[in-house]
Amino acid sequence: MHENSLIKARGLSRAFGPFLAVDGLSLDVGKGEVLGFLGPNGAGKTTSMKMLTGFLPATAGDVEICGIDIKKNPVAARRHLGYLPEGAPLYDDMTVDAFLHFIARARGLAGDAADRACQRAARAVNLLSVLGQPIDTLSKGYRRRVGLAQAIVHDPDVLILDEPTDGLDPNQKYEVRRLIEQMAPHKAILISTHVLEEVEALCTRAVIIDRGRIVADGTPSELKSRSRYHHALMIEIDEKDAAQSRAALADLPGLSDIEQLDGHGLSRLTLFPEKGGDILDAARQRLGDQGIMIRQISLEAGRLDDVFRALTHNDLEQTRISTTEDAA
Ligand SMILES: Nc1ncnc2c1ncn2[C@@H]1O[C@H](COP(=O)(O)OP(=O)(O)OP(=O)(O)O)[C@@H](O)[C@H]1O
Repeated sequence: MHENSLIKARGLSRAFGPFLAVDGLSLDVGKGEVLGFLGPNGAGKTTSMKMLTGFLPATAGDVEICGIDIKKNPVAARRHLGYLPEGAPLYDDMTVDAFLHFIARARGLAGDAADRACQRAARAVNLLSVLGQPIDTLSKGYRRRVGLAQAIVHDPDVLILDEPTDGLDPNQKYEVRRLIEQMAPHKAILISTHVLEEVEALCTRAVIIDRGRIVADGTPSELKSRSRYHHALMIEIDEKDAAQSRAALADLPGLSDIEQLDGHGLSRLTLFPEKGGDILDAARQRLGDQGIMIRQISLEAGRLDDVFRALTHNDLEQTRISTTEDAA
């Protein structure tokens, strides 16, 4: 994969004064890959993306876009690159069409080629109906789409999108995800997001970053298999049967723990097997013997949010740690 990587970063770091916001980040993204960049607020995602696109100089490390060093040859590298920055700065008093033409010109396109490129980009993100409208009269969702259109106007090989669906309504989110899916086979795409369902739906790989460092890198299924819910057995029964069910399952061979969640007259029991254990048939048999009606039964693939929480720190946690330290 490394020979074909269109985005290549090695040992990328960025300090702000004494604070190390990104600490030795290395990654490769190949053609056809959509890499999800995940991490809590302040983990270093935006800072990393700014360094990958050459908008922020790295304190240390190297970036190559399509094999071109972004530090040594920024103009040539950026020709292959489309970037949607966080809260995309746009020229508010321009119309959408004028803005896209302005970007096209900056990308070296002129005449018919520029017209065609602007039309294609505007069509791809459903902007054709507002082409003549000044950008400052557009809703947040439309402005985000203008940001996306400017990123793809020159049909780049590499797309780096900072929270592309942020601020969009569910329909617009769906449209943007579809657009990314359509472009994916021909490009290397890196997106940052806080929406974990988006990662499962869209990304071929995900990297979790915490405090400037990569703490996980794998396909969504690989990451989910690191969750404690991987291979857990979920059984849904009527709430009135919960106590009897738990008693029947309590000494099931191979069972290490049970969680219970009640609501709307139903109880959801999650049974955690001992490592590598298979308790599905035995659990079903025990409940059957007791005449308990099973509403639903399934094996879990694992939960991305659970892995995310286990691997990252959050502000609340930091507050708690410092309070404990203060008290000590
Ligand atoms: N110009 C700057 N000067 C000082 N500190 C900065 C600067 N830019 C970013 N930081 C700090 O670097 C850290 C990483 O910020 P960054 O914006 O990359 O995080 P992020 O993962 O994108 O967060 P979010 O999910 O909130 O967008 C934060 O602690 C932030 O305050």
